[in-house]
Amino acid sequence: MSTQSTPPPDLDAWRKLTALQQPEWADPAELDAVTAELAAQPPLVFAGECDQLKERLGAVTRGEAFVLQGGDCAETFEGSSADAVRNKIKTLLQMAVVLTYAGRVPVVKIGRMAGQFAKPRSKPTETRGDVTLPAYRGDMVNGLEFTPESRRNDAKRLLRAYFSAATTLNLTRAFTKGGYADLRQVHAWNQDFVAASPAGRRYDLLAAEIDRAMAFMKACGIEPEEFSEVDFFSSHEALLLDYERALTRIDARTGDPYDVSAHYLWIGERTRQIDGAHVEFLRHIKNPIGVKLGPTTTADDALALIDKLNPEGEPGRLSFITRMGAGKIREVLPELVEKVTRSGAPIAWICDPMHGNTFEAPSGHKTRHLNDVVDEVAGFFEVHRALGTHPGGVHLEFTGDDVTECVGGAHEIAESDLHERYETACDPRLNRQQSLDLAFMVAEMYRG
Ligand SMILES: O=C[C@H](O)[C@H](O)COP(=O)(O)O
Ligand SMILES: C=C(OP(=O)(O)O)C(=O)O
Ligand SMILES: [Mn+2]
Repeated sequence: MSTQSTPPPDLDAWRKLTALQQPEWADPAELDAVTAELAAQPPLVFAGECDQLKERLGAVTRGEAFVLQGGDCAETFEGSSADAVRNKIKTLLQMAVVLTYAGRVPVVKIGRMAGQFAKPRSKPTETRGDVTLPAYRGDMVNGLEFTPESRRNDAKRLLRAYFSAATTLNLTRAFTKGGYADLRQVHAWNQDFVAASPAGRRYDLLAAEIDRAMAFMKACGIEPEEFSEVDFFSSHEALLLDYERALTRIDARTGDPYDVSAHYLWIGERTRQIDGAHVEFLRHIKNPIGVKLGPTTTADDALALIDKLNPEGEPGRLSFITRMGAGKIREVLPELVEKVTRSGAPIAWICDPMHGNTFEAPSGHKTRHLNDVVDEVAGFFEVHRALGTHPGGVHLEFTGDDVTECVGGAHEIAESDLHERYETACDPRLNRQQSLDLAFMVAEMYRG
């Protein structure tokens, strides 16, 4: 009998292909030293956890669960404080409770957190007055401050990103496993918020119902473990391939490569070229992955991505995160979903209602209107309902803080209010009130 072994995947084949959106490092030799150091660091996540997430996403492809994925557009080192991380987790947990209880669906919770430090940009430079400097590409590359020193693309930042991701992950593990995420705390998460906001008050009523349901179950002798902690997964855009490659390890159990920088990685709209380096690299890792699909995506593009990224049709391996814009989703999405569904490929369809709806306010702030965000999600549900397919989740840019970056919502943030607390390092995020409002609306759409 002949023993045929498949050759190991070439994890460096991407180096021969075009990789868009990679920074030009000020000191390329430093990049080699830094990636060697990264390659010797412990994993941030474990292969078994990635498999667990893949299983949950498999349930999403079968219509049995819903993804809530979100966090900052661009995490910053400075913004990774315990308070900021806790506020984000708290907001995500509250949104998940709303979706689970009001939407009656198990929610897969994925943070855009603990590694979301690299940004693709529309332009390589930024000009203010008569000064032009390299564009900010995320804290993993350079600093937001508009000075030549800060905008220098510094490879040492890759190491700092790794350690910052480690501390954020440590906090998320503590918050989600150490009692804070216990469902019996549903009220406590809301205490600082309830008086200040309509969404907070609405949430409090729902929390009271949950309390009653749990008291009833307890009286019946049912107190499942699932009430006391939650599974929370990390994700970011796999943009800087030198970083992702350095954090890829061979899993001792299976001999397969996993990118241990996060549980879930996605390829951005700007780097999803079928013959490009990003698709080539991500096709070899075993993590669950996603691809952002913008309004110019054809059904053939989507099918080609499936062929490359999930040729064996493994459920949960591949999600498509569509970001069409509220004005286009009803026109563009149906053909994609229809043809992909006809191919038989298991796909988790996730709606990013943020990136197709950005505009510039007269003050120069990049913003989004909550109504457009809601409208794109509504269009996403309409399309899937009409085709009999499963609207599998949402992908959001939000923060747990009370910022003024997106307009609209119960507090009617106006374009003229944007300057008050505009703190994002890149794209405008929903604040806590807007996020919770949106969660209630999504829950209604899900049940509707
Ligand atoms: O987050 C997504 C992109 O990185 C971001 O929208 C790019 O923004 P820009 O168009 O200002 O470069
Ligand atoms: C860069 C992003 O989005 P997209 O690739 O969809 O433009 C992002 O998610 O921040
Ligand atoms: Mn963004």
